[in-house]
Amino acid sequence: MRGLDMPRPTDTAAWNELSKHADAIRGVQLRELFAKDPARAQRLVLHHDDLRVDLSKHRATDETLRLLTTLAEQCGVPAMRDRMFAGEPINDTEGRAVLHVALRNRSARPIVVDGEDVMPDVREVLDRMRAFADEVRSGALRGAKGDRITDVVNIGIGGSDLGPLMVCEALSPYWIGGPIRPHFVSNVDPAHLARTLHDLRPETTLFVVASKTFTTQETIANAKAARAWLVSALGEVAVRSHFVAVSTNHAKVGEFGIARERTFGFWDWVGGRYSLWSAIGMPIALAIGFEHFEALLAGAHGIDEHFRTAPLERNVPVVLAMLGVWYAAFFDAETFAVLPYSQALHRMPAWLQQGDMESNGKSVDRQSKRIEGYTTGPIVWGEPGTNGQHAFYQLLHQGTRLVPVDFLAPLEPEWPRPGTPEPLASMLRDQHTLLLANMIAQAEALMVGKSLEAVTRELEAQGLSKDAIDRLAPHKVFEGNRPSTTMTFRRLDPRTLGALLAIYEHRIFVQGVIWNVNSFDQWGVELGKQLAKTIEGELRGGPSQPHDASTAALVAEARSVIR
Ligand SMILES: O=P(O)(O)OC[C@H]1O[C@](O)(CO)[C@@H](O)[C@@H]1O
Repeated sequence: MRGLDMPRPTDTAAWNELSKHADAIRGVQLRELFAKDPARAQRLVLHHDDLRVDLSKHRATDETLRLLTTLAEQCGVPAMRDRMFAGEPINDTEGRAVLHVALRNRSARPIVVDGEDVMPDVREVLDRMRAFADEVRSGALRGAKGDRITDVVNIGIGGSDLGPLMVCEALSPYWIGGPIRPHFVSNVDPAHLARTLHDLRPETTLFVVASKTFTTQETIANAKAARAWLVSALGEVAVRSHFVAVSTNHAKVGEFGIARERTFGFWDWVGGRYSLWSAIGMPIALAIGFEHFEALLAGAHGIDEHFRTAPLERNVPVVLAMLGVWYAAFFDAETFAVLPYSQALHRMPAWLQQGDMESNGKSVDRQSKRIEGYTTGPIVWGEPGTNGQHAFYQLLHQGTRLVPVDFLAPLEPEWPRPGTPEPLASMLRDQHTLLLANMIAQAEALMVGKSLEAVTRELEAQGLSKDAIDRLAPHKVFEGNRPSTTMTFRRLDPRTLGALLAIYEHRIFVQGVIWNVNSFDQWGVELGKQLAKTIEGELRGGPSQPHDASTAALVAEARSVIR
């Protein structure tokens, strides 16, 4: 192996063995595995702090897990992981290190890029974030007219939106009733900004313009409109007290009119979709307070240490990643569903979609060759339970496709909070019990299913005729044998959330290594951006450009109504 030339997974001995093993196991029912070996319910469980990761409902035996671990070794996962932590430029198409782990490094260990420890700079930005967040939250730092800041609007998109938005939603008990309400505007659709501003007052609103590049069309358009809204109410002079920027591009921030002391930087070794741990997390720190933001970092750091040091077969992100590879490679699984039984985590699937699909949605490998013979990143999707049950679980249970799922749930309810009066408090507790019952039942139903015999017996007991039973029974059969991971934890606090998110980040990393792709570039987003610029010019009355007939017709139609 030289440089970043990792082996193609299909060239390894382990892949070959796994392929044979998959043929042998395909007909095996999970029910049978449990009947033969009830101890798998204890043995196939991983723990990290209070996080319990139940892998026993996977179509996997000890031998499967052993072979998957061997595949991880043969594909060079440990070597690549160590290169990432060592600050090597493993994002080789952009010549960059990949160091979101440095952002949450709570140890004294230096992390070196190009011969320089990056930790002093990381700590300096964190200190500035702490000071700023504390001042805004305490009311020491006020708006242009002397009002307290009560609302923070983050303007950003993709990684400059999804991470902080998802975390703020997940940790709402830490800001509801507090000094700062967070809001997020991402879409270039003017409705997003206009609706958000509708209920806000310029005097009490702080804008955080978050953009790594500070050139992203949507963000700059929204930031300019927000600026106009503020200036029309409070005058140009108010911009300096009501705008801050988070970016790596200080020159562009300056052009926009945000001062250096109101700019929080980060570095090109932080990928957008991995950036919530950087100053991109500013709205989180403002909303929940810096000490809770630090707890989030600490939770993620705990997983970084686990990922770095735990043996592969007990390594939570590694094992989860390898099970994903298993289903994609040998069970034709095209998608992967994340189903949090927690309304607080309702934006987690959206965050993970970017993290996973922008990272591993690639068809060219690290040797610049078209990938043949295996598939890469799955389509990631999900909704919180129990909403999903009433929408798409039909397909999970009875569809023709295999969809591996992750169930996630806090065992303790987020509500009631202290002070919630009775009987509401006990009713809310009761609802949480219902929520958990549903999650556990769904995992059981997916695995156990319901046989034709059981359905027939039920219908007979209801007095249906033989004809009616023959017609109806097949529709009511659940094949079962559908795999799931169940992750439970005590409560959704910042530390646990940090750990959970870091698990998913490293899961993406490991899968990228196995599939031999660079998980840290995103060239696939460029073409659409480029074409949109051309079409924007045409829609604004510029000369027509050559297009296919369908595109030309759409441009003409849009032009006819745009004023
Ligand atoms: O933070 P920026 O530079 O505005 O980019 C926003 C998002 O746009 C992307 O480049 C994709 O278009 C993402 O990778 C990134 O998170």
